[in-house]
Amino acid sequence: MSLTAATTSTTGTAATITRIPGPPGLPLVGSLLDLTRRPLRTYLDARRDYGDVVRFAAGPPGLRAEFYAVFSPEGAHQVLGSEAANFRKDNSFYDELRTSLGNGLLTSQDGDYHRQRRLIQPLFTRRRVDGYAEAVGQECAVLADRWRVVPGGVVDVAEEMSRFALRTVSRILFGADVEAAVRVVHHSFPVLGEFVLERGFAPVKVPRGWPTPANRRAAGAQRDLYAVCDRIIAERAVRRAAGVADSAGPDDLLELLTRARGEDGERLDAAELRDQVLIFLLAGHETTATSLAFALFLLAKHPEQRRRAREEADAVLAGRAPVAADLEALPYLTQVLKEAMRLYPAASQMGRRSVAESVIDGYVVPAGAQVILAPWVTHRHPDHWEQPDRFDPDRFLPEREKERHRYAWYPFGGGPRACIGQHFSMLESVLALGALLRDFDFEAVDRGVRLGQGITLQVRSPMRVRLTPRG
Ligand code: HEM
Repeated sequence: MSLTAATTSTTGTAATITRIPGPPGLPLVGSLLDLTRRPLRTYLDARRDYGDVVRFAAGPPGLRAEFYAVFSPEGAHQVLGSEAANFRKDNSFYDELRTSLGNGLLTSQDGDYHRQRRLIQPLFTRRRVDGYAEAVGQECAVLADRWRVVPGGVVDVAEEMSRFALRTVSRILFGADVEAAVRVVHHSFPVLGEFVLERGFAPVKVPRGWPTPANRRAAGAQRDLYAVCDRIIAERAVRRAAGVADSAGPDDLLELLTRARGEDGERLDAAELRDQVLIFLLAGHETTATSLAFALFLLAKHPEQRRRAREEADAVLAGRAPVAADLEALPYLTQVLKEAMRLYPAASQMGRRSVAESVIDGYVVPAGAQVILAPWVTHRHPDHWEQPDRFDPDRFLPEREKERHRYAWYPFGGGPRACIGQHFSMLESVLALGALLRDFDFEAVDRGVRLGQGITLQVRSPMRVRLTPRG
């Protein structure tokens, strides 16, 4: 249903709508506050009220920035997949992200991007990723040892999973122990995330060099993160100079990047190396942590699904550390994780800018448009999901998955810029979920959580569960 009269015209054979409907917003700022303070609620309401393509205007009259949100699976397919070349990472969010986190694999484009992807891809082949399972198992054991002695047995799963995922990815990609940096990383990424989101929607941006409180906070967070990355790189250089072998192997990410040569035969300089480390610290830990935390929390709240998950974990992982081959033997846990990612996709929104005019779901989206995709909304789209708010891992039974549009569920994005860490993340999360369910009983202490939006989905209130060691 559309609340705004749409203007219809005919180009070629298909009828297209040139005036895209959307909320009027407030007289002075349009939809700016809704988009920055409660984007997910705003998108959900917009789809319900205006349909699958919605136009938002943000900012004061005369200075309004326009955004086009696309909610249908077919629209997501077009933007990320079939017409990916027309939708570039030139939008205001990626521009801001690039300024905050540098030109790494997530943010780069064109020649830089292709060189980086060729260089880094070998670390993410199936075989290579399967080799990371041992480190995942060891990190699970470290976590379980810590949990067994937690006073009162209550832990915050969002914090715990964040630490676990950060330790795991740093160990695998950088051969580094980041325990000392956990606090810095957890504080700094959310600060930068909010800053990027605010500026991404802002119709007029205060120059970053001006000493406003927001600029100063963001600059401080960036400095702290740079220091973490520089330390990781420096420690490796010291170990290399001393001839000490690394636990992550001789060709982990840091090693590949250090040896890499550009087209001109030059090495990556210190800043380029740091950009990649920073991007992988962000992309490789926050997202996996969120998915895993929600999977555990949902199971803690749903006894029947927990029982099924635990039976599977007990049958497959009894008395031993998980290995990569276990992934196939844990189909129910995989379903649980997919359902957690449906309800709480860590990349709950992503953006692009169109190069040329295109027609999406019958709407004409102009050239140069800022396009927003929101898995948060598509994953709850009532045309594609029955009772979308219900936690039901059986939605991901293979026969039911086959019937669904490929982009009805796309937590890892899609097309040529789909997530490089997808298989690693699934392996890590499913094995960790299995090992933790085998070792502990979980019961939710908090009933709900408050969510926020930064670069990724943020948990802004305690997410506690009570643990009881088993066996
Ligand atoms: C549940 C876990 C994860 C989720 C939900 C997730 C989500 C995503 C999404 C949606 C994109 C595409 C962004 C866009 O198109 O604008 C992406 C790209 C990317 N992800 Fe992930 N990710 C996860 C785990 C990981 C891990 C574990 C790593 C690395 C170890 C990683 C590294 C990256 C990188 C480097 C890119 C850019 C790839 C490219 O453009 O070639 N991600 N991720």
